[in-house]
Amino acid sequence: MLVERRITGRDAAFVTELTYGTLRHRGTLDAILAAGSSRPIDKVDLRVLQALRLGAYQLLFTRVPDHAAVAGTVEVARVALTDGPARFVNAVLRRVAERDLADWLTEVVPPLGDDPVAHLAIRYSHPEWVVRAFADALGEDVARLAEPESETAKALAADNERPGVDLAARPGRIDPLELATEIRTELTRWTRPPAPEKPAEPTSPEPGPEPTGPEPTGLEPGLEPGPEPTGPEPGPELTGPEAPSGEDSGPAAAPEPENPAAERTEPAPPADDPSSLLGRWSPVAVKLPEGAPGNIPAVADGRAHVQDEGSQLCAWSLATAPLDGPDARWLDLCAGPGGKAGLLASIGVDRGAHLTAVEITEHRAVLVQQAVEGLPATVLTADGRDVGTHPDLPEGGFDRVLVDAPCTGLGALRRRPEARWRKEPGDVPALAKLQRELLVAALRAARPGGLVAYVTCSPHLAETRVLVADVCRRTGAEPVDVRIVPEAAAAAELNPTPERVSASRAAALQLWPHRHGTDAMFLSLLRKPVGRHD
Ligand SMILES: C[S@@+](CC[C@H](N)C(=O)[O-])C[C@H]1O[C@@H](n2cnc3c(N)ncnc32)[C@H](O)[C@@H]1O
Repeated sequence: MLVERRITGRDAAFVTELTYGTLRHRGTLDAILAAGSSRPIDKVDLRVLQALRLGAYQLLFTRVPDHAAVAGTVEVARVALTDGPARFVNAVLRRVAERDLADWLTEVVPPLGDDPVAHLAIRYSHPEWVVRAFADALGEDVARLAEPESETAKALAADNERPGVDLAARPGRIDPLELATEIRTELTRWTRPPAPEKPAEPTSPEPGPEPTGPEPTGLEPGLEPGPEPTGPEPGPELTGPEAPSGEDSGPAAAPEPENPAAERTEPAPPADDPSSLLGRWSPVAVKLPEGAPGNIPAVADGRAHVQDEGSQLCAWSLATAPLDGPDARWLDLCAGPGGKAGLLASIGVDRGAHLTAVEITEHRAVLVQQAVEGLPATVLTADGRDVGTHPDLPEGGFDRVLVDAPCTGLGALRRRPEARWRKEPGDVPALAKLQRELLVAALRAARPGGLVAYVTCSPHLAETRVLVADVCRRTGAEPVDVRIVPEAAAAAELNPTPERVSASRAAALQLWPHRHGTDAMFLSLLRKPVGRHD
């Protein structure tokens, strides 16, 4: 819409900040608006409610002056709606403006000890079922949640932080340090002397936003093709906004400033220190501290692509886990839009491996094709469950198989602020069924002794550990401790006991934004038993 409406520069930064911030904090805002409104807010017209949320967000989460936040929002309501709703918006926002956020939280958030789940849900703006799912995955019961400083609270808070942008330096095309040097050079080129005054302000008439978080850049960094469709005909409500050309393309909703230099007011980090940009977990990860990925030459010409470091680590782990016997036939059973396929195929070049990438949705298969351009890979538009019946998906035909299954995407909520309000607990059983079928198909596709990586961008136990344990029990697949991959072992090290040491839990890796700075990816490695059939 920014492109469509030709909103650029600081206005784009303001709109982006407002939109993403309001979506992230919607749960908290609604609780406050409910307390400040004379009418139940679920009876309020949705467009009026949206105006109220935008106004309340400015009042409580940014340093936009109160009078500007109220006047600007009332004006929007008057133009987009009519005088009546505008008067209502005015009355409610004036009430909201009477107190600051801390004050409102004291009123609307139930005491932690009384109802910890409701407390965390309102305080950190997540649906209660997501709070419970995180707590379950982190091994925290209600009693622990009722204590201050629970890990669940940290995980929820991390979802409200603006995520960074990670790039993957494609092996064989660019060395990570070379990419980091290129980024440093670009940042230096973009830098101009610091402006004397305050950070980004919109050119619109109302005084500028001064968000409490990091300075808005006009970019919502790190958007990846996150939460995934559920099935063969993924509906738009489940796919969510997509990056236009897969993970390679960088931020989807991110308006690229026409001139990035115009957005910068701070000096770039020292140009002689590229190694500080190297990732922590993935050997090919490089951080992009600011700016649009598309402006980095290596991204523009396909030597690197945008991909969360956790996502990179999962693909890396499958590609590098020790494997006896033949190792030239690799399979990605759920490849769209192609981030992991691009990385796997790049790693495969030097290893003499060929990747078959399967994607059920045609337009996503096109994205996969773009992601593996020039690499040893074949893209099939097919159902991954057709292993054994599809001529190019023979049973036992692959040495390494990735199932990056469609999931709730609860592990990528920081990148998709609206997703937490679209997902429902009712989505889980259908997804788990599909995930189970895909994992079983992956095991059929693997040759005896071959490796299968089961990956989700969700920490929900029903989509992760419970599901994998169930499939192992039914098929005889053997869990392989992910710590056989040194980089995965380093990440697992950060997970506290008992998660790290207990036999049943040690095999898999659960990443977390608050622990690892990555999306909450889950990785399990399985070995197809020799001499057994599914
Ligand atoms: C989590 S995404 C994969 C992300 C991808 N691996 C990456 O790194 O870019 C899951 C993908 O599986 C696809 N999918 C869903 N059901 C499928 C099926 N039965 N067979 C193959 N692909 C399927 C979805 O369309 C979606 O693109």
